[in-house]
Amino acid sequence: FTLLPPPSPLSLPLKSMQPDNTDFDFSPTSGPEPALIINNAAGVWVPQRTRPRRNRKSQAIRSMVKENLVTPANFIYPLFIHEENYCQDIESMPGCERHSLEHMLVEVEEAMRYGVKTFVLFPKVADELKTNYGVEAYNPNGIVPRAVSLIKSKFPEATVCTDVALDPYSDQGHDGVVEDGKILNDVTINQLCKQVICQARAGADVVAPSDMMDGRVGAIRDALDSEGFTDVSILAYTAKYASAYYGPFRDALDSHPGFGDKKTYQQDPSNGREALIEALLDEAEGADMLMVKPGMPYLDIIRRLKDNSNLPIAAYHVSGEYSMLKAAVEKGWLNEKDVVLETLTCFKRAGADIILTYYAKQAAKWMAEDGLY
Ligand SMILES: NCc1[nH]cc(CCC(=O)O)c1CC(=O)O
Ligand SMILES: [Mg+2]
Repeated sequence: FTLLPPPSPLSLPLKSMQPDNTDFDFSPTSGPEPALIINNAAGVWVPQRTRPRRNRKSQAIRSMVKENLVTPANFIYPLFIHEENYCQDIESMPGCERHSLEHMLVEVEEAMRYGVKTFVLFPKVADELKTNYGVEAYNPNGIVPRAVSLIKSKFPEATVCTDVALDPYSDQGHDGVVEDGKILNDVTINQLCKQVICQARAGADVVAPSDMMDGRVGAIRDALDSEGFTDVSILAYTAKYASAYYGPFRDALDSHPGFGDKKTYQQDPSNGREALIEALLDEAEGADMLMVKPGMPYLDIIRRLKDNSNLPIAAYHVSGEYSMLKAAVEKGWLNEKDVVLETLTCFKRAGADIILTYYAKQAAKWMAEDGLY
C-alpha cells in the first residue's frame, strides 16, 4: 500500500501514538493484524484488513446481517383466568391480571391483532374445588375447557395450549397426587391423562405437561391417540427446574406448595446434563416440542437442547423474570422496551424457536410500532 504524504501534527493522547513511534506494536497479545500506527494527512490510521464495525455501520446493513429475528409468531402468550366476572390485578406481576372469561376474549383479540396467535391458559381455581387427586382438572364444565372452547369458537385460527398438571387443582399445592408426603408418579400420570382428554375434547390444539412426572409424555400421547386426538400436539416441559423464579406465578394462582418444595420432581438448577436425559426421553415418547424453564438463567440449557434435538425448542420466560424486569422499570432503572426486546432476542440466539412470555402482547405491539419485522 502507499502511504499518503507526511502527517500534519495531531495532538494524540497516547505516547505510543506519537509520530516518532510509528512502528511501535503496543498490542500486548500481538494479534494477526499489524498494529502499525500511521499518522498522516487522513489522521491516525491503524492498518488492518478486517474491521467488524463495517458490518454495523448503518441500520440497513445491521438489518441485513442480523442472525436472529424474533417475530410475534414465535410467541406464546400466557393468560391467567378465573371464574369472577371482573379482572383482578396480580400484585407481584404488575401489568398482568386474572381475566374473566369475557375479558380473556378481549385480550386474545388484541394480541391477535399484533400477530400473537398462540395462547396458554392458567386457571385460578377456588379452594373448595381443590383435592389431592385434582379431579377438577378433568371436569368438562371446568374453567379451562370452557375457556378453550370459547376461544376456539370465536377465533378458530388461534392456537390454544393448555397446561397439564394438577397444581392449580391440588389442595396440597403440588403437581401430583400426594401420599405420605410423597408425590406419586404413576398415579399422577393417570390423572394427567384424564385431564388431557378433557382439554382435547374442549378443542385444545396443544397440551403442555408441566408436571415433570417421568413417562407422562408417552402416556399422554397414547391416551390422545386412543381417543382419536392424533392431531393434538404435545409441548413438553422437558427441562423444568425447581426454581425460585416461579414465586409470582404461584401468587397468581394461589398455588404455593402446601408443604416442602418441588425438588423431587423438578430438576436441580445445578444440573445441565440431566436436561439431555429428559430431552431424549420426551423425544422418544412422542413430544412435538421441548421446553426449557425458566429462561434467562438457563440459556445454556436452551442451547444444549437445541444442539441435541431436531425438535423445536421453547423457552419459558417465567413470572419471576417478568417481575424482576417490571420492578427495575418501575424504579426507572431500565428502559422497558429496550430491555424486553433484547431479552427476547437473546432467547432466539440461544436456540429457542418459541418464546413463552408474559410480555408477548406488549412486545408484539412494540415490534409493530417500530416496523421491526
Ligand atoms: N405446573 C406448575 C407451573 N406451570 C407453570 C409454572 C410457573 C410459570 C411461571 O413462573 O411463570 C408453574 C409453577 C410451578 O411449577 O410451581
Ligand atoms: Mg421427564
